Amino acid sequence: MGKFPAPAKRCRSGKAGSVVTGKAQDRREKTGAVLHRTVVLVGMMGSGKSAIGRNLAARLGVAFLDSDAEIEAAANASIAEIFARDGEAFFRDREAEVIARLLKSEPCILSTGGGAFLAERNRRAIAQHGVALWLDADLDLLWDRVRHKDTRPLLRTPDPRGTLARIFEDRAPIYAKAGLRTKAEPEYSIDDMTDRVIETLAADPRILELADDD
Ligand SMILES: Nc1ncnc2c1ncn2[C@@H]1O[C@H](COP(=O)(O)OP(=O)(O)O)[C@@H](O)[C@H]1O
Ligand SMILES: O=C(O)C1=C[C@@H](OP(=O)(O)O)[C@@H](O)[C@H](O)C1
Ligand SMILES: [Mg+2]
Repeated sequence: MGKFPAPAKRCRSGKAGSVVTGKAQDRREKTGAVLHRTVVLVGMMGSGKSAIGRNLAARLGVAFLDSDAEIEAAANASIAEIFARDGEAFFRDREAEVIARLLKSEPCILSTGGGAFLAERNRRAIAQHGVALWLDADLDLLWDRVRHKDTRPLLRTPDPRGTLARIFEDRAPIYAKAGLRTKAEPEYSIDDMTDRVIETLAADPRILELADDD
């Protein structure tokens, strides 16, 4: 299947008369897309926030930021080390600081850690400066993606699948507060899922405009 941005049939109407200048104009010329709001990817561990976020940013020609990566770089330690050494509450405070800071950038793709959207302070900041998009994957798919990695401290329990299931159940109603949602399917490649996300974003030209193919 063809890759966004580019296809003429996917262009949005409603952008007539919108003025695009400077960097945004350069970006439209290079990628055929103009992102107007920072897109904050939220969802469970393994839903693909980091992998899809990186690919999405490259496709749209905007910066990719990942709050976990920023925290790790600032602390010069892995997420697991930070949890073990300083505790989860410390991590959550750093996470809120980093998200508030990154939201001040020009429109970009910001992938968060799976717990970030639970905090009211983060949801408020995200709504103010960007738009939240929930990568909605079901439990079997999540488990399939996280089971081989031991980088997620919350899953270091005697029954990690059961833990993931409980976390999923608790959090799903909160992720559902995100303004946008894209459903993940096991048969999607990273590019396929990125296409779905771009479709979701381009449904609102105030978020993403795709250029006409002429
Ligand atoms: N279609 C897909 N969408 C998202 N991730 C995928 C897909 N197919 C395979 N993966 C892999 O699943 C994992 C998802 O993990 P990650 O991106 O770290 O998620 P998160 O940041 O939400 O925890 C990555 O290793 C990614 O390469
Ligand atoms: O769900 C969570 O609470 C967490 C998810 C992780 O990020 P990913 O969702 O990118 O794996 C990371 O922030 C930390 O291990 C806590
Ligand atoms: Mg991640």
